[in-house]
Amino acid sequence: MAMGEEEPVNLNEYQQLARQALPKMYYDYFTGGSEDQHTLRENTAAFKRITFRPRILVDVSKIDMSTTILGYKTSAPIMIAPTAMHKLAHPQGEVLTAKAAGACNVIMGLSFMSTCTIEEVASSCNAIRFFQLYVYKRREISALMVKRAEANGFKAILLTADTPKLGRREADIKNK
Ligand SMILES: Cc1cc2nc3c(=O)[nH]c(=O)nc-3n(C[C@H](O)[C@H](O)[C@H](O)COP(=O)(O)O)c2cc1C
Repeated sequence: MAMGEEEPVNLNEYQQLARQALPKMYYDYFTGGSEDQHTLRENTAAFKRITFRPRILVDVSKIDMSTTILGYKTSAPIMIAPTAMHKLAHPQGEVLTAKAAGACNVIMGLSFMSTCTIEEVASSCNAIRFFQLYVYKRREISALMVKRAEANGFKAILLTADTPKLGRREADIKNK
């Protein structure tokens, strides 16, 4: 961020900064969905339909949002979803994402399509780490990756089951 610019205060403003900072091709990859992007819009709409009911006149001097996911402690019921190619956004890639997860005490989901290795991420952060895996026709590839993740202290496998075919991402097609 350039000197004199204001700190972003919400996700929309971070997205604006990303649009300014990234080459169009990478920005489109991170923000775009497939086909008519119906599901992408519905994801945002789904969050808008959730309304929090405020509890008033209760003791809020200590607020604890921590919980566990698969038995592992997290400071909030939020985790880093596995997403590919972080080095397109920052030279340190997933290593930096994992450090941020560690700093916030939330769980880091590492994509199979990571631009950092399992070993690099493991050796640079103390976040609880889960590893994302696709279903491979060659099961020995899956077995190898699971063993590698386990040997590097990853605690669970996030199995992605919805990718027998990749989405038709029209922005990526246009950007070649
Ligand atoms: C840019 C981008 C890259 C992604 N890469 C992966 C991936 O490599 N592996 C995977 O299993 N899911 C991947 N996903 C899917 C996310 O993990 C997640 O399931 C999806 O964003 C829906 O969750 P949300 O509604 O919380 O965003 C990716 C999503 C985005 C937006």
